[in-house]
Amino acid sequence: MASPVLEQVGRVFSSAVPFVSGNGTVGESLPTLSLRSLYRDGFISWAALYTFLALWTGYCITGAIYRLYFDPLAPIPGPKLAAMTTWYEGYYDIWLGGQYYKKIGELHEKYGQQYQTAIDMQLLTRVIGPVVRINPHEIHCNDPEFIDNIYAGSSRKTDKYRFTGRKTLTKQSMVATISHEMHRKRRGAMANFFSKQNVKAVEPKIRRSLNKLLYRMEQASKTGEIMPMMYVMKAATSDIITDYAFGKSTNFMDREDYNMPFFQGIELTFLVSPALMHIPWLGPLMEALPLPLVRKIMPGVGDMYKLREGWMQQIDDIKNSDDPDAGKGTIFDGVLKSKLPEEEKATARLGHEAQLTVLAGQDTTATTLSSAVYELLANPECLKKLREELIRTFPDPNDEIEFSKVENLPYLHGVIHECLRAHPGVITRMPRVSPEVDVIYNRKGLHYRFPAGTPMSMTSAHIHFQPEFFPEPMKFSPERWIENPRLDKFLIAFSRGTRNCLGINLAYQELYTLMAGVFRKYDVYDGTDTQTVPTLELYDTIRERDVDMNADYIVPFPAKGSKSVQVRVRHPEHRSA
Ligand code: HEM
Repeated sequence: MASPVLEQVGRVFSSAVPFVSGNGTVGESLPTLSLRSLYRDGFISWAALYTFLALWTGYCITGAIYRLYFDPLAPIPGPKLAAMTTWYEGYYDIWLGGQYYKKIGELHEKYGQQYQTAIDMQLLTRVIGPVVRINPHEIHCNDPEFIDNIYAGSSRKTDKYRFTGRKTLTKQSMVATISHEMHRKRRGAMANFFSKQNVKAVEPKIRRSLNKLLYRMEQASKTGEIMPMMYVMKAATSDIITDYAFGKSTNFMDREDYNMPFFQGIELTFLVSPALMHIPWLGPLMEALPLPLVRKIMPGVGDMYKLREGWMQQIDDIKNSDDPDAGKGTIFDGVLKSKLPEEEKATARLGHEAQLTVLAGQDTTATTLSSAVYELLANPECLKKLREELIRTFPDPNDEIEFSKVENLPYLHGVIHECLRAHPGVITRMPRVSPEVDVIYNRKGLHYRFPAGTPMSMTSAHIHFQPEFFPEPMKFSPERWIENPRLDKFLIAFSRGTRNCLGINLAYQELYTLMAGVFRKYDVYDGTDTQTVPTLELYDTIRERDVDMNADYIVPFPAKGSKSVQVRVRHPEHRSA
């Protein structure tokens, strides 16, 4: 006798399926494949089912024992559950929502060794463990002196890790490319477009966005609008990157609401990133959904796909054009003229590169910019020093901000680097794999060998907050970058090595120009209503809720209920008498 459950399942599968014949008449039911039929026909039996379950359980137990005691990573400290299954991580990232990066920090503390300091041989000090096994396959390191060993230059091959490579919905783009060789080819075809020399051409576009930003700020001083700086900055950076990459700006700064619903939709795609990693079929499923359905259930994501369709159309137009200069000045020019094989130039794949470029360039830069607004208004003594430097450089407030005049300003350099440190635009861990050569960790009295093929990662959220390298890490201190120019060695906001941020030159140019433009003009509001220059005041902004990273969805998410860094703008000429 089949069990009632099995029968029930079988009934669902085998319910009569009428078929329509060629002449439109309904014919007899076709026999269907069902559990009931399999059971009835003797293909499966309880004995077979039990055997399968026993084999599966045995497989899992053997796997867990292997991972715990025989795997080359077995000697690396870390929780046993994390060594056994990736669902340990899944619990923190999916169930608790982007919290594994915090747990990783705790694990480094928990698995720190005890050692005696040289200063006081009696004093036992607990140190942070530099290396922890955070899932069955991956180790996480938080020793800033080891950055270049994980994020190697061109002398060593660097693969990505298949598991985290699934995180973005751009699986054919360079950032999700697993193999070193393929990544070199894909990145090589676009690298020239983002070179320091070529990015200079973006200056007028950045200035145009700066002017729109200043205009919107002035309008806000008249209307009393409270400006949500994160979204304002997202609109500005989106306008710049789309103008530069495709020759056609999104012009979000012209929209009254900065197109916030679009950005909130993009946030949704970041929110699913942990699930994309743990559930391999989810990404392909989301990609396969028809656009109208996506727009219905996730309007912002649908809008992004719509934009992607527009860029894909642009690629097809360039491909079909007789004009050899079609596409000149866009991101696609280099790729289409490169020696990449034809399948690499497929429109759908380039659509992924286009989407990556926008997503990588927009939220990241905006995070740093809006956190800079917060830090400077919350630390008026720092803003004072910055403004003195900017006023010296541009004595006339109407002077145009030129990148060449601001890129070497020491205090501005300090402010920007301090914001990249304390508020990095990417806080997810960034695994790298050395596919052919073992990596040796031989520091702090520890000796570990990570066999070739081991994913090894670091996280800016940990590296940038180590008091040994960044004393008083929670303190906003642009001075630390001026006092110690070598501190850059320990900054991984843009990652490092062959897979570092491709847009770094563009990002710096945006950060320097927009920061200089806004703070040459605006001082912090001192509450007296007697200031003779335009001012900014933080409005309902709490550092812990609105500025500090609270969850890792590739980019940092603030706490629930955050409305982003908000500011009130005042101009003396618009002050009511
Ligand atoms: C402050 C701003 C930015 C920060 C903090 C930042 C950070 C990063 C980081 C950490 C990575 C490495 C990700 C990984 O390991 O998987 C990365 C990759 C990348 N970024 Fe940025 N980024 C910024 C701005 C930009 C801009 C403006 C662009 C321009 C389009 C851009 C384009 C890219 C691209 C294309 C990659 C992939 C590189 C590769 O896989 O070879 N980024 N970025």
